[in-house]
Amino acid sequence: MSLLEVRGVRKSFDDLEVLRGVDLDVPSGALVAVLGPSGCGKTTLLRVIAGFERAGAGTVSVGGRLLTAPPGTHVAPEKRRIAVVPQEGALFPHLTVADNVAYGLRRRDPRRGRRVSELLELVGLEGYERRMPAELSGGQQQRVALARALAPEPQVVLLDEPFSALDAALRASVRADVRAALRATGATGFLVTHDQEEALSTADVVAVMRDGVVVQAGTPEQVYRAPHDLDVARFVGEAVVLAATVAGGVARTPLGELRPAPGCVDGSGTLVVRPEQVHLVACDVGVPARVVDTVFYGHDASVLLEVDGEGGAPLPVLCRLQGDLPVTERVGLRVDGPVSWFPRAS
Ligand SMILES: Nc1ncnc2c1ncn2[C@@H]1O[C@H](COP(=O)(O)OP(=O)(O)OP(=O)(O)O)[C@@H](O)[C@H]1O
Repeated sequence: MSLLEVRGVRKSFDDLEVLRGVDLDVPSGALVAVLGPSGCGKTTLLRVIAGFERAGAGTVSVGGRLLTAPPGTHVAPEKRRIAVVPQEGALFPHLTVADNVAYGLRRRDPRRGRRVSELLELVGLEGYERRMPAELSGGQQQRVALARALAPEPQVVLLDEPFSALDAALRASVRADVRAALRATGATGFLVTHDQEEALSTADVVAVMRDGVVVQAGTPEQVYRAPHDLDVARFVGEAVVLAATVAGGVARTPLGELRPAPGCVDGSGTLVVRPEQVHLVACDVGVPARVVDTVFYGHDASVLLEVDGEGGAPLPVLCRLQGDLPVTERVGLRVDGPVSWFPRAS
């Protein structure tokens, strides 16, 4: 069942309509990543849910409790049972870690000390009670910010690009710990990001926003493998995009015969192939291709190929490779599995 429900939310700043009817359902205990390009309205949506901004229309409710329903209903942010973790922790610099975490707890609560220790343990910082924020790394500060957010047992935790200031290796580990901490407490998470890899790897639900609306919400697999439209396909991962005509469920393309998912509509339109669907095979059995560049990442590698496209124009194709990098310039390629298909609207 949905815990967080957003229905038809609109928000304008003067003449600029930033949210144009946002609908979103987040199941209880799930983590949703709201993914979209800069300026599409992600942070504004977060601020409306937090109660920092008043919506012009629509509703926000949590656990069936109506929080926003203009013109009459606007529950104050501190009464929403919603916590916010901002981009950079925004810890109180003059308070110890323990006092930062305890900030949202009642002063006279006899369990205060124990609760702070529990929360610090949850975010992997047991024993850090007496440290000052300035003595912590960026990743540790974000963990403390999360512990502080979780302290008053919110129903929903809103995270606004909380990992953006961290370096890549740290980001992955803090991300995993944040996800584990949210799961352990049962809080429902709402993560704003413009990083598709972060959204796909961290969230239970990915909501792709564009121009003030959610264009698709689904599991990471659904959004990646069955994107709602070409822009979503391009936004959530690398793609080879081909103009094509499908007849009898098959398209003849410069990458060979490609098949969209069964039941697709024949006609002309656009096909999307993901790099991991492209496999290198012997020259004489695959589509002839030329290796243009290779990039080694350790666990795998990217190979940029070129095949002859329409009218002989070079068509770049990216593929992932485990094992040895090709040393030859000429290879063959084969595309496996159903490709995404967007017929042109007639
Ligand atoms: N308080 C405000 N007053 C006027 N315009 C605003 C205000 N807040 C946001 N905007 C505008 O609303 C639009 C959406 O901003 P928002 O911060 O929600 O986007 P975003 O998707 O979070 O972008 P980013 O990824 O860059 O943070 C932008 O054009 C921004 O300039």
